[in-house]
Amino acid sequence: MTEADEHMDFDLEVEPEDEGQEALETELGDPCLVVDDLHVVYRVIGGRAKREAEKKGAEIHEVEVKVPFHKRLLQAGRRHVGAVSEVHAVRGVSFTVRHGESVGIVGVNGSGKSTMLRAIAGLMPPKSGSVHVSGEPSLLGVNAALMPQLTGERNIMIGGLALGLTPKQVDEKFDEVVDFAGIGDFVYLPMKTYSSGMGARLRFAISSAASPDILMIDEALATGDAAFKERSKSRIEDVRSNAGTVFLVSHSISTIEAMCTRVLWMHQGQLVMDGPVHEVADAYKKFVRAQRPGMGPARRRALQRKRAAEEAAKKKAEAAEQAKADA
Ligand SMILES: Nc1ncnc2c1ncn2[C@@H]1O[C@H](COP(=O)(O)OP(=O)(O)OP(=O)(O)O)[C@@H](O)[C@H]1O
Repeated sequence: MTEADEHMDFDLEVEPEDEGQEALETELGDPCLVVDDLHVVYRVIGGRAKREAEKKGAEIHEVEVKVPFHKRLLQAGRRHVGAVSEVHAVRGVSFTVRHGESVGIVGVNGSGKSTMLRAIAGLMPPKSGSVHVSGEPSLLGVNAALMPQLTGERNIMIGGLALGLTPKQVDEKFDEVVDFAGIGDFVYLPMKTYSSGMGARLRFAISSAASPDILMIDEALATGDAAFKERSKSRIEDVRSNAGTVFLVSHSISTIEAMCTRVLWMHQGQLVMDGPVHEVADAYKKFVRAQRPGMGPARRRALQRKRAAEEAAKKKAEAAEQAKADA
């Protein structure tokens, strides 16, 4: 497997449960989100972080940090921690989204998809430009409020409160959240004992329970089985039919095609295409195929083996999870 393949970690296969599925067209309302010339920059310290970002194709600048005289005096004799660099993760992105839209975001690894969602959710300050939102965006992960050392039960309460529900409303939704996440009695154990799939499913269940105005889902649907995906799809349709908006980042293009009406394609922090789902998905598929021109039978088999091993590991983890839940 080449490094290029690792950076092109997305799936052009049609997942069986996505076959023939299309997102419902709903009547669109007024704009609920305006992203205007958004730039987001990370500061990284030290050579290793810089190399990691470079490997992902990020645009990086060395930064000259002026340390005030009193700090230099205080720091005298301390270990040098390395140069500061800036990773320009989102570069001048602008778009408008209306109530009721379901927007997919595609792009190769490191193209800035997650960073943009974090900026829309208010978790990353923009370097310049602006994000105007009407309503409360809920990034899957309940705005990162969940705490691994606490039980799922406590986290449902904390996450629900973070999303603006009252304690009574959280209590009323408790069973529904647990059922949706499919975690059974695990809800009474600390979240750090959960598999990553269980954690992601619980976060999705909590963040969508509050019927948010803007629901943002970053790769969570990849962690569930077909039944979970089906439940998620109908939850997404519920949010949209209440005039909410959904953002979905996924490496599975068939999931995007099944659940979204519009797609934003990001590359190296910029928006390269924004349009109806099939138009952008087709262009993106062509781009992906063109990036892998030399994929002969041996590399294709290696990729298939990798997928099969991942699938087997996922099934094994699910079976173990089920066995624990049944015990
Ligand atoms: N915490 C961070 N500190 C420094 N650089 C970061 C950080 N998070 C992301 N980056 C860099 O910002 C750029 C955009 O990353 P981001 O995770 O937003 O891309 P992505 O499209 O979501 O990638 P993926 O598909 O792999 O999740 C990348 O170059 C990445 O290395």
